[in-house]
Amino acid sequence: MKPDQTIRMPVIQTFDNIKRASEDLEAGIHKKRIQAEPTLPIYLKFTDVTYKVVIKGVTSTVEKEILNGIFGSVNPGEVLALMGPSGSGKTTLLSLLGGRVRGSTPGGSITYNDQPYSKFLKSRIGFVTQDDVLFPHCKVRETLTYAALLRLPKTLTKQEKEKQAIDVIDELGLERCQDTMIGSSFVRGVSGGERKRVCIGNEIIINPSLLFLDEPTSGLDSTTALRIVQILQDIAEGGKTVITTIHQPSSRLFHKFDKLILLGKGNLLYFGKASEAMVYFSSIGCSPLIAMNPAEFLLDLANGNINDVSVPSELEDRVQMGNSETETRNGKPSPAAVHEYLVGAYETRAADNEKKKLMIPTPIDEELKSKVYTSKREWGTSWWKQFSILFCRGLKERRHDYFSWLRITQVLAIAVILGLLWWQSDGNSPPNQQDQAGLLFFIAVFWGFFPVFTAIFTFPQERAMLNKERAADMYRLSAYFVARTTSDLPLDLLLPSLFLLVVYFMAGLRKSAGPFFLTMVTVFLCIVAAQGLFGATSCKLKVANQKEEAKSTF
Ligand SMILES: Nc1ncnc2c1ncn2[C@@H]1O[C@H](COP(=O)(O)OP(=O)(O)OP(=O)(O)O)[C@@H](O)[C@H]1O
Repeated sequence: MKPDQTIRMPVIQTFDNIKRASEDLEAGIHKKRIQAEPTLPIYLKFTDVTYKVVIKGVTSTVEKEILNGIFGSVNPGEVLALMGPSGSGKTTLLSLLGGRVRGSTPGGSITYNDQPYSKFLKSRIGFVTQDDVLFPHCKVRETLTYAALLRLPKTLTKQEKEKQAIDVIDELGLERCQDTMIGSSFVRGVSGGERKRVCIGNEIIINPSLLFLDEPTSGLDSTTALRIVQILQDIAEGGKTVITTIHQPSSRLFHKFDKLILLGKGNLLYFGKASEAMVYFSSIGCSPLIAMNPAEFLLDLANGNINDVSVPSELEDRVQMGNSETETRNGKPSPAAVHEYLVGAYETRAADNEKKKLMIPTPIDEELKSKVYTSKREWGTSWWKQFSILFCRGLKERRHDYFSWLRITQVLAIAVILGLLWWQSDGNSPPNQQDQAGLLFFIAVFWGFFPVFTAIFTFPQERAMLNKERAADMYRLSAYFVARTTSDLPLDLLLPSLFLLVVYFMAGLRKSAGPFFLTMVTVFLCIVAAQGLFGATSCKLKVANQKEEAKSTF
């Protein structure tokens, strides 16, 4: 799709016309046509983006500048790569562009079809985070099916949504591992590359207009990385706008990007076509002296390392002037001097030209612009369906934790100890009745706190998932709260029942059946209350996050 092509009509999603073809000979795998169906085109532009955070110390408060005057644009059909050394601000910029920044308010302007960010965009944006946030015990197919059921529009039937999940599995080449668990550091599951593809699948399943990816190739071998970038290119070819951060791409990978932003310490060192980056740097006097991967060369420059790179005469002059701050021990310009030179060179030689291009209005009609600006949220499915899907998913995921041998042994061991301490206690005489009352009190207190502690420890694991899914408007918070609270109950009640059964027979509580059953009811109520408390806490934290998010989103 050409950037200057005028688009007249918004295209409606149909989700049934994905075409598969061509072979990816390069990566040696069968490649299909990814997400070829039409979508709402989104032109993303950003100018003078600045971002600062306030770091509160014990004695003082410091303001740290993370991004300074970043600009750029990316059109449907293009892949924009954000490159730079570690800590240069790639993730921050990506999060700002994807409307996912919390905390301080960013400066500058970010527009989508010339309109500011709106809630409507949440359902049109796919965001693949750096960390793979997935449920470890869910299988690949289950993970994608749940995403399809929750995120795809109401107009599709359940079967169509499930088919869409299977299509995505085919498209991403995940057929072989579709019945494998995702896994975690404790549970063996799919490989790192497969997990990354599941994360991408989770996002492309909605056929997003804008796809953001934070280091999708980190930790992968070059063939798998190439395959992932090839997938991104295919997605972009379907009319989507793709923005990805990337650490150290191979030269083959580098040439697959349409546009490039090179960052250094939060400043812009280059924005433009990736294929023209080397020409630009040679025009400012920086060229590799030996054959080098362009990405490696650019990262070296952004780090201020100019070994095996020609030194621009302007920089050399500064060194010869004998300024110790700009010179290293071997007589070469210091990294700080190189950085300063690169920032200045881009500002004076290229920035104005690029900024002028950004001022040109996006060539799309008003209908498309206004569509982006609607503040109406679009839920994929009704409240009840959200609840039932989340209920089933919760039940499936957490049964592994609940029925771990460690937990069963823990509960049974405590039951046996109690049974031995109160072994066949006779509840006929008043002192013994007091004894049994003590036991019943202990049981109620134990089961009042046990689920609370469980909830406290499981919450941090779920929080990342809740944040990720709510950021994409996958479901309502109330549906999550009710499903989370109720899906734990059947599991929560099984272990206490086992526990109580053991204590009942060992401690000879048959004679005090009345108080015993009263205790059971109390135990179950305690568990319900603990679950409710957990849900309320999670919702409170989530709402607090959302308030922060609302403050910082512009
Ligand atoms: N909320 C924050 N508070 C303090 N410092 C922050 C905050 N957010 C980002 N930073 C700092 O801003 C800088 C840029 O961070 P960012 O994560 O964007 O870098 P990056 O280029 O994505 O790095 P990497 O490639 O290692 O992921 C880092 O020095 C980071 O420590």
